[in-house]
Amino acid sequence: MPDRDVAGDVNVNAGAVFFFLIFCSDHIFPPQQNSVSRLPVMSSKRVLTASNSLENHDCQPAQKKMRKEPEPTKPKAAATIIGNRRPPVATTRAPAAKSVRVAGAATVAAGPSRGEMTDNSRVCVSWDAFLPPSISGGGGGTRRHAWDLKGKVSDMEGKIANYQGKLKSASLENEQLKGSMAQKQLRAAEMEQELQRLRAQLSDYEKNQQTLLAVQDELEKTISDKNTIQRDLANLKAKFTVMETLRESQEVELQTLKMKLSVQESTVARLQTSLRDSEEQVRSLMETVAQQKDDIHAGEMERRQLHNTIQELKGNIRVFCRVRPLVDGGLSEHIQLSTNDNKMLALAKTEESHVGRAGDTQKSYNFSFDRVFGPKASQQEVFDEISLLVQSALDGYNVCCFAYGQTGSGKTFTMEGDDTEETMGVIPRAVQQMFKTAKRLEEQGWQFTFTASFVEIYNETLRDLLYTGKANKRPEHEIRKLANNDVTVTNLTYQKVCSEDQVLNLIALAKQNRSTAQTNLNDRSSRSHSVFQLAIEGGNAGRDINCKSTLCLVDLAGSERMLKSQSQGERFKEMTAINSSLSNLGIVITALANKENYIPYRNSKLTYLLQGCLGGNSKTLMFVNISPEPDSFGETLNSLRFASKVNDCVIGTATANRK
Ligand SMILES: Nc1ncnc2c1ncn2[C@@H]1O[C@H](COP(=O)(O)OP(=O)(O)OP(=O)(O)O)[C@@H](O)[C@H]1O
Repeated sequence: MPDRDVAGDVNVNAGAVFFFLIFCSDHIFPPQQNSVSRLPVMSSKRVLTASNSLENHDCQPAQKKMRKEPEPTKPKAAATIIGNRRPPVATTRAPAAKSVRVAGAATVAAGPSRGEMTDNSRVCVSWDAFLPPSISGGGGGTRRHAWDLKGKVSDMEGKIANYQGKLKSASLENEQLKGSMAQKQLRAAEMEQELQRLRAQLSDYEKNQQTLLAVQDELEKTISDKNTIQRDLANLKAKFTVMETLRESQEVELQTLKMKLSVQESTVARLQTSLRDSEEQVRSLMETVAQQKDDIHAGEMERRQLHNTIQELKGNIRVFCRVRPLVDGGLSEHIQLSTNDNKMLALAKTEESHVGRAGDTQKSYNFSFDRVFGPKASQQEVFDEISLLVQSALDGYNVCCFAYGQTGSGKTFTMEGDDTEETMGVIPRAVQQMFKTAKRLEEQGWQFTFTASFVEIYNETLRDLLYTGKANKRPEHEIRKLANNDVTVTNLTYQKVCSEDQVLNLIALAKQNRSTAQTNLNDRSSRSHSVFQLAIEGGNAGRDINCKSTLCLVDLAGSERMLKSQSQGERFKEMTAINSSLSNLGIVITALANKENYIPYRNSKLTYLLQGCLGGNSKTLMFVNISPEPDSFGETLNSLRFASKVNDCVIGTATANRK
């Protein structure tokens, strides 16, 4: 059955194409590859049309038939692998014949060429190439008659053979592609590995780069440090050079010093020998000095004894009279000084007679004192006479020196004097001598301490002249007698002094305090007693001797009589107080002279305060100051009478306060 055979051949050819396509889709473009498009599959509708019997018939007879057919026509290109564009229609296709396109003709997208096919390649295959010209309508073969089935079969077989050959070459090509793909895959895997390796290497490089950057930083820092160190090194080198120069100069100096030292050493050795000799001499001299010190001390003791004897012979109460000069420097006629000695003074007065001028009588009052100083006697002259008494104070005897006389007679001038070296009075001169003598006695091992106080007695009231506090807070003072018979004043300033200047400052302060208290209407300084006291404590540790005494220098208030001054009120009260204290002073001195059991020291503040400096254990000196003016005759006479009475007193023998 030729129809059936032809159909069977067609079916066989159609089935071969089908298998080829399946094969291509599975092998050339395997699904696992990530292709953008899959190979086209034959439409099921077309397959059913062309090969209904293909599935049920063996294709073997057709193949046998094909082998018998001579010279098959040259097949068209089974497939065209194109790029993105659709390939042009094969020129072999007959344009006149209307081709029957197989439904579902496949188009395979491929890369630019077969050799460079990648996953993204697309392959387009036209079905026309696989169909016989009778079916596809293409081909330029001879057109057979409808009844020439055999010829048609023969054409078909030729075509099949052609297709088989193409299939084989396609398979071959497929195998090559597979191999190529495998190589590519291998290559891709290798490249992936290479990429991984390069990435790892890159990572290593990056790490290395980081490390190198750190190293670079470190290196820069090191270089900076190095530069700093180099600079330091350069500085140090410069310093070293300076030091080296210094060292060299010092070495030279050292050598010089060594030479000097050796010279000095030999000098020292010589001096040491000399020193030993000197020490020997010093030792013998010290023995001599010690011997001489003993001699001096013995001499000093003897001097004191003789001095005291002289003082005793002179009397423990002595009275000096001092006549103030007139304003023009001369002397009034009524005061006559002895030209033979300087101990006599006469006060002359002419008394008018009742019977006429011729009957006038000259009355003279003669006085004798331990010493009379005329108007021209200097301050130094006066002090020379009492300096021995000041020495007695340092020897341990209480010494009291006071000035008595009417107002303006020169008491303050005698005791304090003026500010110049020439005119300064007894107090500053006594202080000067005291410190000078104390310094000299220090060489003999004596040490002295001096304590000064300055008090004013006004209207029987005590006032501290060294007070420096507020005027409205001045304390009150009381005289107290201590258990050791020392007299002290409560709340009084007792100022330790160690130099003449300190004492002079205190005297200046006392003057200031006195002047602030007086007014124009009330010349208070004339109506008050001022008492300067210097407590002296001496000790000779080497000979274990201590002594204690007080130098008391008093400027008494004016002694003018009450009648003359015709004082009233406050002035009367002042005069009463002054006269009371002065008369009590006379009474005390008289009682001492008469060696009475009771000495009324407490009758006045003055005698109570001077208690320690008056009496048996003291040496007393009274200045009686007189004014030369004729109208002061009466007061002068009064003062001289009082002084004479004191001068007549002989008060026991003074003993030094020594332990
Ligand atoms: N010997 C003297 N030589 C020179 N001037 C003297 C002498 N004596 C006293 N004068 C002067 O006489 C004046 C009165 O002396 P001073 O003040 O010493 O007297 P006074 O007795 O202390 O008086 P008052 O009792 O008022 O204190 C002073 O100006 C003083 O300088």
